[in-house]
Amino acid sequence: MEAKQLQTLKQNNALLCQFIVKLSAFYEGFSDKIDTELKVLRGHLSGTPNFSLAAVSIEKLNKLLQHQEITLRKYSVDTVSSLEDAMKQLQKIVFEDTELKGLTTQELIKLNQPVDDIFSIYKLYSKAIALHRIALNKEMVGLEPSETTETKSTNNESTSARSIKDDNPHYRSILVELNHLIASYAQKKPNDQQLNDIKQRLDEGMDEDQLLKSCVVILRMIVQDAMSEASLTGKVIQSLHRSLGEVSSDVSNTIQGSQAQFQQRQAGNEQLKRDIIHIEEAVSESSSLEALKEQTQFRVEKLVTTLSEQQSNDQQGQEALMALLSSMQSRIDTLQQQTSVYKKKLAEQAMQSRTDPLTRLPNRQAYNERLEAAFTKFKENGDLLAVAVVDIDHFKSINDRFGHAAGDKTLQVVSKFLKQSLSENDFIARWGGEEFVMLLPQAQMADIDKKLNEVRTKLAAMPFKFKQEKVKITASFGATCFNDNDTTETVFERADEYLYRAKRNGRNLVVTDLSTDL
Ligand SMILES: Nc1nc2c(ncn2[C@@H]2O[C@H](COP(=O)(O)OP(=O)(O)OP(=O)(O)O)[C@@H](O)[C@H]2O)c(=O)[nH]1
Repeated sequence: MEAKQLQTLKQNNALLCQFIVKLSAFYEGFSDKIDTELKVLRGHLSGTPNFSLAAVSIEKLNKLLQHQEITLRKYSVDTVSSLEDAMKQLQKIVFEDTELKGLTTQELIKLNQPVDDIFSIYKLYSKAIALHRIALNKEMVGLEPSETTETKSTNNESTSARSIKDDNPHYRSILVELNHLIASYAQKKPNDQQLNDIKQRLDEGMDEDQLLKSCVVILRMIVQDAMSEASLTGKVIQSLHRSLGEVSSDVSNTIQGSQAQFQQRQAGNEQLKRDIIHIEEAVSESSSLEALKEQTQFRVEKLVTTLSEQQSNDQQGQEALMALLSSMQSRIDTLQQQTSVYKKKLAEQAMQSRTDPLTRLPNRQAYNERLEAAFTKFKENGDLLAVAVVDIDHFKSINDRFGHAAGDKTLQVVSKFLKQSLSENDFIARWGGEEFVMLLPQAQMADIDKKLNEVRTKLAAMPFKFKQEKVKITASFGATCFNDNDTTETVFERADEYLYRAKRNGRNLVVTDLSTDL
């Protein structure tokens, strides 16, 4: 070998050794065993290389790297699969955020493709973390208090109250009940400071202790109210009793006065009769004209006296009667005023007991009464009658994302919209929660189907905005007509079954007797 060739070979050897040393330094950190062996190899190749020892070390490294590759492949598969799970979960959480949902879908597609190397896993990892961070920030923004055009939701629930709320279903149902009670009392007592304080704190988010204290306050209020209601009823009844007693004594005085007057009049009449008989006797018995004149003059004077006494008695009696009648009239007027105030109060109470306090729609009791009346008509005359049930889709997520106050506001807006969408003969009530029930008389199912679909589309297009975020609210509908064999229960069950078909088939749907494909 020529010296020049030898020189080139040495240079290439040195270059290769340097490269192997650098490469081994780069891969340092994969595993302790490989690190140690790499160090040994670097030792053999640095300075004056010892190729025989380096060959032994390379052989050992080959085995170690083979094993490492298997571990690494398994690690990659596990990592990709856990990233996939995380992405799927994120997708569920952000299902209403089109932008984020799109990004998570793209990421899922990438995760399903074969992974080239370990560095592409890092990329997938960092993308997944970035998406989670965006979702978390949005959630945090959602927790900050802010005003919206649709609602003035002041929900700045504390994280602790929120987590209790999320974890504990009892907390949720107590919260809903408390909200209902407060809504009904707020109508009665709009300026009650204690009530307004609780309402505000409810909107802001309460922990369990505060919630229980608030329940106690509201219960006390209910008891006080019921007691004062009972005492008012007692007072009204006492006063009615008193007035009736007075009227009754007036009436018996009038009767007694009339009887006395009647007796007096009878006595006066008897006297008059006697006076006339005396005049007749005087006429037949008088011997002279002079005696007759004297006798008749005396009797006529007596007659005049009796008549004028009777006249004055009559007048006195009549005046007494008038006085009694006018006192009775005023007592009856007072009585009428008292009963009409009480009647109004009873009517208000009856109305309230049939009205849902939050939405001001008729409640379930009112629906049942209306249904009974409509069902009787249907049985008697065979009038067309249909029942529809409506349920807001994914309503829980409104509460979860924007707070209970936003959920309440949604219920109020949707209720108002549904009521306005129906004709005068139709009837809508809040069945409970986010569910409504409609009675639709005198309409064919084809028309009902069309009408409900119009309502559904209009609702989906309504602009809801919570905390600067546009939210689409949709509802699912189930509607059915009464058949000859139906009872009120079987019709409701069928409508409810249609509603659940609408839910199962993707929500924002109307399912009726005509929906044979669903
Ligand atoms: N804000 C508020 N929430 C209520 C009221 N009544 C019931 N809710 C809540 O409504 C939610 C109903 O949730 P789900 O029955 O799971 O139904 P959803 O989320 O609408 O889902 P789908 O019906 O399956 O589309 C629950 O979280 C209740 O707490 C209320 O008066 N006000």
